Amino acid sequence: MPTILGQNQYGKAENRVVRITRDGATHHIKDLNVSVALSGDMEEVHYSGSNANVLPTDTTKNTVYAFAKEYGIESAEQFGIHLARHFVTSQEPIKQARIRIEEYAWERIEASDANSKFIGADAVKHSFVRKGQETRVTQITFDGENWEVISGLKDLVVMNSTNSEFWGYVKDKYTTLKEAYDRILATQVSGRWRFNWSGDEQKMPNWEKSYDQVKKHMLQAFAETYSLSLQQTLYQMGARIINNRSEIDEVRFSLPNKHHFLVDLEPFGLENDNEVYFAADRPYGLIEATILRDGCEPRIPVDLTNL
Ligand SMILES: O=c1[nH]c(=O)c2[nH]c(=O)[nH]c2[nH]1
Repeated sequence: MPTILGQNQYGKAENRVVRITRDGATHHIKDLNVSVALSGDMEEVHYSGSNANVLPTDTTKNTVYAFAKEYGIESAEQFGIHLARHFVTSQEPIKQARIRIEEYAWERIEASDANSKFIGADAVKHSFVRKGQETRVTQITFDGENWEVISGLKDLVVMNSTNSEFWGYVKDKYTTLKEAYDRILATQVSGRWRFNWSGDEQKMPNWEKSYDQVKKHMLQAFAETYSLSLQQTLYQMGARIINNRSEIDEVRFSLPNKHHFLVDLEPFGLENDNEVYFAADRPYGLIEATILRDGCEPRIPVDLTNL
């Protein structure tokens, strides 16, 4: 045969599942976008079209919805673990499952004071506004033996309006950038962190608490680092997570430097004492790095857009 099949995977992508849990009149929402990718003994379907080993992608979609009912959605990670385990252990030809999940957060709408005793009090129990901040993501991979859980977030925009400098860099004949001793530092955080969980049910991290704590440490490090470069801030954000969260061995960040340029107001006879900026959207510096617990191997892909 002049050709052979290389890496292949299949499944239903972007299953949008919303699960309401009713605690009396008080409702809880989990809103996920779940993508299933299966791989294994799939040579024949590609070579000859025999579907004997193929669990339909339609079935993988149905499984997502059925599991939302049967198991509920405690956390995106827990849900992904159920699904990955199911596909690999229930179908002999399927050797690996990769479940990717995006989670959209909702928060309760507060009741008005006037109405809180009547309709308003009810609204608090079942009315929500979608949170506009970041999107939470996770990826679970299981091959029948080994688990890999990588969680993270994207599109979390943060800014320090001072305590950022950038100077002392290399200058060649093309360098025009002026050294900055008090600049804005802003970025849209895309981050991933890899858990060292090995599949032991007894040692399962508390996924929800872990996420909240990682985000807290990351933001605190961003705010509290007196920055001489975005690279330095990035490293501090990762190191803060590794040093405070024993369940995590590796962190990777992709941080666009959202440049804010001081506007020249001299033509108008005005001084600009670090007050008026032009927020440029492109091009942007793109600073990316992995921070590892000493002795651990890097496994998060370098390009986070592929995760
Ligand atoms: O924090 C920064 N890191 C850089 O590498 C860089 N390069 C640049 O032009 N501005 C900045 N800022």
